[in-house]
Amino acid sequence: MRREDFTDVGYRVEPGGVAVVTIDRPRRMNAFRGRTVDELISAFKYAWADGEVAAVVLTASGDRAFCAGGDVKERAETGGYGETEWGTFEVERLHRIIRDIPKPVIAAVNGVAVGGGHVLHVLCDLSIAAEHATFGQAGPRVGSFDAGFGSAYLARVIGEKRARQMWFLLETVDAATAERWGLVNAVVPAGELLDTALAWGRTIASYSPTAIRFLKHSFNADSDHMAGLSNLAFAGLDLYAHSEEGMEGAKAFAEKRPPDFTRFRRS
Ligand SMILES: CC(C)(COP(=O)(O)OP(=O)(O)OC[C@H]1O[C@@H](n2cnc3c(N)ncnc32)[C@H](O)[C@@H]1OP(=O)(O)O)[C@@H](O)C(=O)NCCC(=O)NCCSC(=O)c1cc(O)c2ccccc2c1O
Repeated sequence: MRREDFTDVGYRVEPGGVAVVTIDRPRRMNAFRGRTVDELISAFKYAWADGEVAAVVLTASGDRAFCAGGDVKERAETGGYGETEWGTFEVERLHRIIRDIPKPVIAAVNGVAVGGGHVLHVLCDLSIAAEHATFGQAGPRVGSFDAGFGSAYLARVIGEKRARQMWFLLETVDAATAERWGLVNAVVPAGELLDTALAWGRTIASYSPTAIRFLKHSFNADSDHMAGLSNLAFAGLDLYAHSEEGMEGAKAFAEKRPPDFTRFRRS
């Protein structure tokens, strides 16, 4: 998709070789629909192809949310995430391009990062949080799960116990705790977030791009088997999300009521 046609995502290149990709759906807490994912993938392709770009900052509009994951209202209304360029919802491809682009990606987390939005920052090479940012998973409440990078790589980053705590209790983690857990690299005042991310990007841009490229691939190599796990997980999610149990979670969110999963318990 051409960037002139973007509606959900902003893309610009700042002086010093840093591309800034901005999720721009603040009225939905920057939740993504299919089109948003298509545009994010295209934005990362622009950054990949541009020889002037040495690092990418991923952030979002406003100060409330980085990304609230999949657009649950869209899903509750239509059963899916809306129209896409190829008719497919390409979140897995987005995960892959954040990992595969041979330039470091820095998440500038400007608010809530939850569900699939939390997974996006986890996949970034570096994360900087605003002091008010919060972090969490939501899938088991709204009829979803990310049992690929969203669970396995999260456990790699913060450890098994904490990853299980995030997915099983769905508690919100504040920025100070996130830093203590190693979930983010730094916490800064909200007014300094973007400048800090740009400064980190420019620092990276001052180093050898070939060395940085090899290092990123090297860091990825040991966890790349999780891509296979991710294929399995998203195939399962596709079946589950459309099921009665999966849809109960999405409908409950849209109707502003607690979900009732009791009838789906099994031995
Ligand atoms: C994000 C919140 C914690 C914020 O809570 P807060 O109290 O600050 O604000 P509100 O709840 O009043 O929200 C303001 C406004 O935004 C709307 N909104 C919030 N999140 C979403 C969302 N995800 N989708 C659509 N709209 C959203 C909210 O309804 C309000 O609108 P009003 O009109 O009422 O003003 C809290 O809002 C929250 O917990 N949100 C839901 C988080 C969530 O469940 N996310 C989805 C998880 S599942 C997922 O991300 C996912 C990812 C994938 O990659 C998938 C891939 C393939 C299939 C499925 C996938 C999938 O489901």
